[in-house]
Amino acid sequence: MEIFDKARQWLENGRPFVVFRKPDTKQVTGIFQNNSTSYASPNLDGSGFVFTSFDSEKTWILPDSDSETFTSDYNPTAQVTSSPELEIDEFAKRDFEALVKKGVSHITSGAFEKVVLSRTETVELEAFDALGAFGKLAATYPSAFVYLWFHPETQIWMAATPEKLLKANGRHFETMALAGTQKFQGEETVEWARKEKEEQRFVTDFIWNSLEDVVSEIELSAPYTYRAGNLLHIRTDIKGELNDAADLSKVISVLHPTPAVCGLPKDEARKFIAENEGYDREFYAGFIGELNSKDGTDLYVNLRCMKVTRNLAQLFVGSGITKDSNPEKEFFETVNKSLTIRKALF
Ligand SMILES: C=C(O[C@H]1C=CC=C(C(=O)O)[C@@H]1O)C(=O)O
Repeated sequence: MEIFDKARQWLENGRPFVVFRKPDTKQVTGIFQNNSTSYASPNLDGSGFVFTSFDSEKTWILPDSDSETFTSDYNPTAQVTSSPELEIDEFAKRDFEALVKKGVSHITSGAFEKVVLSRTETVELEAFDALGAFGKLAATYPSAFVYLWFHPETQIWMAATPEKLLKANGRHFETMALAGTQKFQGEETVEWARKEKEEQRFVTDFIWNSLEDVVSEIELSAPYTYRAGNLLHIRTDIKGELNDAADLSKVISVLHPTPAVCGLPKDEARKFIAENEGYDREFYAGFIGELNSKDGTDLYVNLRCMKVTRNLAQLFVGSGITKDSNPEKEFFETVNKSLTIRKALF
């Protein structure tokens, strides 16, 4: 396919590009920057395809004015059939459980109500076929936003993310509150425990409250179970109309990072993450997608993702912590989340 040939060429030449497949569509899009310049859009006021870090310090953009876009029909078939063998890293388990315990004790002492804590897993790669991995993700997760991004400033990132940050066209907007996790075991009608329901309600309430000043209408669905590959989450769909004065970059900055990836209150949780996680999230739990482009804005939260540099893949996974969290259960939740993307490597 022409888009994939072009992507291979851009990878070889070290030029910025992205290839993506939107949820529940049978089309693939490639956006190829026609030079090697690194364009930043710190105020989110450009028009193009953006990639923003968790801390919002970095936004790289493939500007519409300097990029070419191609779209093709796409029906990937290279489904992942086998599950990779998992060896639990006991040191990683111990460290993550200690981090969760610390988070819970801060919640109990009233420092914040929820915090999302994360860790990375590193996989050594013998040979990496980025477009092959993209095809596997796209075939395996039809309802995810699947992308392959390359930029000399960031190297390769890819994901199959279930979470939309914001879609906006004119005044109309859509977003979602997605949180709470259990393993999919063949049945999508499941019971949710109080901990997961509360964890997700924090996200819905936060979105509702933070959009108050910028919307004229807002509508929420009832929370429902949503399948993302081998996992189930609780999801509430939120949509409405932005008010006339709403400024999109402001809407994005009040939403990001939501308590689905950071915590509540936002600043306290963010501070705890920065001081305790012990690594730089970079673009994990940041956002990616089209900004002010001809069909509007369509941004996704960068979850179930990995960064690939030479022969190493770094997988990023997190888990929402509340006062009722069990550290071992939260660790295994991150292990299950890592499988989403790990499967594309084998
Ligand atoms: C932080 C992640 O997932 C978020 C989205 C859905 C469910 C989540 C949870 O149950 O913890 C997280 O809030 C991740 O995948 O790394």
